[in-house]
Amino acid sequence: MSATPTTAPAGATRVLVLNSGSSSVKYQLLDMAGGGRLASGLVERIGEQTSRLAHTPPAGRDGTGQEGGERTREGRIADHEAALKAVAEELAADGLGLDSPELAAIGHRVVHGGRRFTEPTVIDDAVLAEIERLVPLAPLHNPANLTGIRTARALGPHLPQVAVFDTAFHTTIPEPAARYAIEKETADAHRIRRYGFHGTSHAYVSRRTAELLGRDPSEVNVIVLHLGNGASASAVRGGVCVETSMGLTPLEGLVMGTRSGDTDPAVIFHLARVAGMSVDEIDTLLNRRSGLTGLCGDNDMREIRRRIEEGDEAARLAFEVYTHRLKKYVGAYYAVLGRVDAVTFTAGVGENAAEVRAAALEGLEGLGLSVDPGRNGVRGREPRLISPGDARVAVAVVPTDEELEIARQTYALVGAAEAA
Ligand SMILES: Nc1ncnc2c1ncn2[C@@H]1O[C@H](COP(=O)(O)OP(=O)(O)O)[C@@H](O)[C@H]1O
Ligand SMILES: CC(=O)OP(=O)(O)O
Ligand SMILES: [Mg+2]
Repeated sequence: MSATPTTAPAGATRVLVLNSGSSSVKYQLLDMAGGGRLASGLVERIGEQTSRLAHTPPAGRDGTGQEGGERTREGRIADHEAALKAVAEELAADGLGLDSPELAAIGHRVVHGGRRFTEPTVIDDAVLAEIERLVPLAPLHNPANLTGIRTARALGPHLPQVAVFDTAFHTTIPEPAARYAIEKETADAHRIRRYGFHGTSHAYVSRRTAELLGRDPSEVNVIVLHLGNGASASAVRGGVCVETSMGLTPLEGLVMGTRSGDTDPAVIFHLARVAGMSVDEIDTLLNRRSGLTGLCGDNDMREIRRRIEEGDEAARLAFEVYTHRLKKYVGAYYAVLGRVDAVTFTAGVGENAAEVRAAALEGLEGLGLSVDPGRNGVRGREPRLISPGDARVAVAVVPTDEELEIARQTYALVGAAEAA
């Protein structure tokens, strides 16, 4: 395993991207020489009885005669290794298997890169060991990323594997923003600082926002709100990240699907001393049984909106806690940036939940921020403005594409020189 290839096979122009989450794998196969997205899919609920793989084959290759129709597999997929093997089988069924001579590399989303990894990196045994060492800082994510990498190396030993880190875009955050006010020696000894996550998304979305405004990224200040299952905000000044809401781990900051986001750290001492909970129990409480789930029992914003329509008070409170926190971060990052050109919503909630966008910015007219109800109500996959035409600050919805960004970075690092 140690003789890891560092360049793509000659003439190969396709990149497979694996985005392994705690219980899901998203993937895309992209042709970097102009062929676009060839196949994509999602494996959800890994480890449960109700696992599901949904695979979108290339147009016209789905076996049903319909162009680009989805193929699904239902039933238990035990772990990430089994998930990746199933993905490889689906690709092989389309003639796009990992042995295909056109495949140049596999790009992996890796959530925690610590201080060491600030750039996309070809994975060898030493890199793998370092990602493993960072597991305590991203216990929900790095283990899944590692399984993805190990399985992909076993299935495609002739291919370069590249890690693209969620933390990389945030390494520019200035020291006063990255540092916690904790005794310096202790913090340094244990690498305690703000690292930030979802960086691939914040980088992609801030750049696309500048494009939407018809301006160069170096001239534009953007607040990006990445609201998926995990959620984070960032402040990007002229294309450079200067502040973000996630910290040492992806627990800090915004209210998320199952994570609390910001709390008083003394909550932890209190629960240990008064409720007799162990550190692991509190970890599980704050990471898996808090956030929207903890407040109302549901982590899906669609379900929460449906319950609010029915008059459900717990769902309403969960929604209000969520959007109040968002508003607080918009105000804080406005202050950090001094001048804001755009506030951009992205990821599952940000792209789809018009009510969240409206509530997060409600009452901020004094900051030049408002949402046009008609524009906000329009659905679509294209980047778009949702602020009124005469707004001082643009408000935008820009669908994220972490997989495309990872593919680009992977191909730039290991792709065939003549095709780059
Ligand atoms: N149509 C929709 N309306 C409101 N919320 C939605 C909609 N579609 C998806 N979501 C929200 O997006 C979340 C998933 O976002 P996503 O970015 O895919 O997350 P992740 O990548 O972290 O798994 C869901 O949990 C749900 O809350
Ligand atoms: C870092 C993080 O929170 O990722 P996700 O949103 O995929 O859980
Ligand atoms: Mg995500």
